[in-house]
Amino acid sequence: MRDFFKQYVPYYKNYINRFIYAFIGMALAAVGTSGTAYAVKPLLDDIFVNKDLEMLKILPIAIVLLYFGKAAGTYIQAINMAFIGQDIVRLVRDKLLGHILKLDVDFFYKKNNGELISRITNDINRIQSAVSQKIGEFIREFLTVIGLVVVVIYQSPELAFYGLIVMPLSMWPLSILARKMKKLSFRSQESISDITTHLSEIFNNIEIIKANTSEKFELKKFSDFNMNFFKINLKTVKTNELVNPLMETVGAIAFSLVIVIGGKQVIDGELTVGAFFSFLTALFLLYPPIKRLSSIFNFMQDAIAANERINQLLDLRATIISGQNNFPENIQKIEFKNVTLRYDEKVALKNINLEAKLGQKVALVGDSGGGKSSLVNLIARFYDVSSGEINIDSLNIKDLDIKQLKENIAIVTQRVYIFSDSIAKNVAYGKEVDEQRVIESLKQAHAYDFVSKLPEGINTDLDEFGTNLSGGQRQRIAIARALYKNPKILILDEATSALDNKSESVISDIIDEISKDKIIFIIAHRLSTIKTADKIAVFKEGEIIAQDTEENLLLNCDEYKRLKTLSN
Ligand SMILES: Nc1ncnc2c1ncn2[C@@H]1O[C@H](COP(=O)(O)OP(=O)(O)OP(=O)(O)O)[C@@H](O)[C@H]1O
Repeated sequence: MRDFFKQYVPYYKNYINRFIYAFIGMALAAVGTSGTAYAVKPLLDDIFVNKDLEMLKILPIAIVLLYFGKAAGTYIQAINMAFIGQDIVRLVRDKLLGHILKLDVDFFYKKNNGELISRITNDINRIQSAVSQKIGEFIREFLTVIGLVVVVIYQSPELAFYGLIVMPLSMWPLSILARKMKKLSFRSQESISDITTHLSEIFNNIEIIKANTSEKFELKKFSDFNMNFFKINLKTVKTNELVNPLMETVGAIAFSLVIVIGGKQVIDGELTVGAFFSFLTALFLLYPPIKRLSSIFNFMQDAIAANERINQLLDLRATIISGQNNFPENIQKIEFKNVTLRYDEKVALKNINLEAKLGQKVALVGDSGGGKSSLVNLIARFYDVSSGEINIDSLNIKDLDIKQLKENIAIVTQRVYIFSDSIAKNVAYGKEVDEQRVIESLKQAHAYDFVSKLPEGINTDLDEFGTNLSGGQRQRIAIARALYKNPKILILDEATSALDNKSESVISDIIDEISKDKIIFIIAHRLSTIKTADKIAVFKEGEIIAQDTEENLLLNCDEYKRLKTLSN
């Protein structure tokens, strides 16, 4: 628990004023509660026993004031602590996403979206009340306990000894329960993340589910996760609910001891009835705050478990680090030298040597799984080479500023990424919208014809999956986005696969046109797309087995001839 608060102390420093208000509120609430217990003594001794009329006037007013103080204090504490908690959670959420976004692409391939969403939403929500309400409540209850203990000791130190001695004894079973709660919390959080993961899988794959009528199958899988979550939650309730009976039993033992000893003292005239009842009231009032303290303790276990899961993410570091050198202004070539790439154990690229010069179009062809996408992913530093090097002019890409590198590369893949925003913002993605340039890029991508017919033209909103567009239209938007960026290096990874022959050939012409001041890599299965490539590299099982013009390959490379026959 100490580590938990240590982590959040730096945040607390920004809220000193709010803490002061909250603390005043807590103190007011604690004084209110203890004062009420103390008031039992004048009620019994002065009003009932001594028949003091003056006290009869003062005491009701004092009690109203005490209760008002308690109510106002609780309110002040609650709103100030809630502010602190909500604000810290907002900052942690920003920090977590900021951190996650910096991690390697590989991390996102391996992690499931649902799990990440669960961390950023569910897990962070779980720490919210711990860093706000719960510490507020903890301090308030703690102060209340101290106030009441003072009253108890003041009224009768001897009785207090018997009344309070039992308390530490109850701590041992409570700490066992707390440990169990922490384990259960961890399991519960993993279980909710399974649920989110599965839900995201269902909604992302809804078409395939519908096409296979596998709704029942998916529901069954979901129900299993859901049942598991239910069982864990039930165990949590069972553990948590043990706290009350345990505390009540301990309380009853303390109560009996007090009756035996206190009763004797009253009978012997050593203690007034008022003092005894005031003592007893304070002892009774002690019970709820102690109970709340222990349930806060259990609640904290949940928050700590969530925090550990968040920290696991915050501890991850990106392995792809930016270099210091500026991206060359007039780039002349990219060179792969003896490049090998391994994904864990799997060798995806072996000993690749390839050069692409400014103004060239280099096509990568070969069977599926040959390593074509892996090669272009290396240029964008989605991955780093396992051995060998990639140089842009004479600079190793690892030494280049990664932001500048990415600003100079545009990638269009078969999978099109559309953001829920207007067409213009999708095309100018991440940059200022220059309407003229957007229209120009859309025209080049052969997309302006259909966009201009939409009711709001380039300002038409697209949804996240671009469902209001056809597959080919989406792909054209993606091509327009790459052209808008006007990159030095353009990568087209099956970028025209969803287009009809006519559009594809128009776009191929445009690519030919813009290729003068760029280096272009084209991956295509339809070999008609790459007829005009300056160089075609033929991939087989992670190696480049030939690289030449189409004309020469058709003469000398059997593998290319085979691919060409397949593609016709
Ligand atoms: N992120 C990854 N993690 C692990 N293995 C991968 C990863 N990406 C690709 N691979 C593996 O590396 C090999 C090369 O894959 P790659 O996607 O580069 O081939 P490709 O030639 O582009 O195939 P396709 O034409 O089907 O797109 C394949 O065996 C693939 O399973």
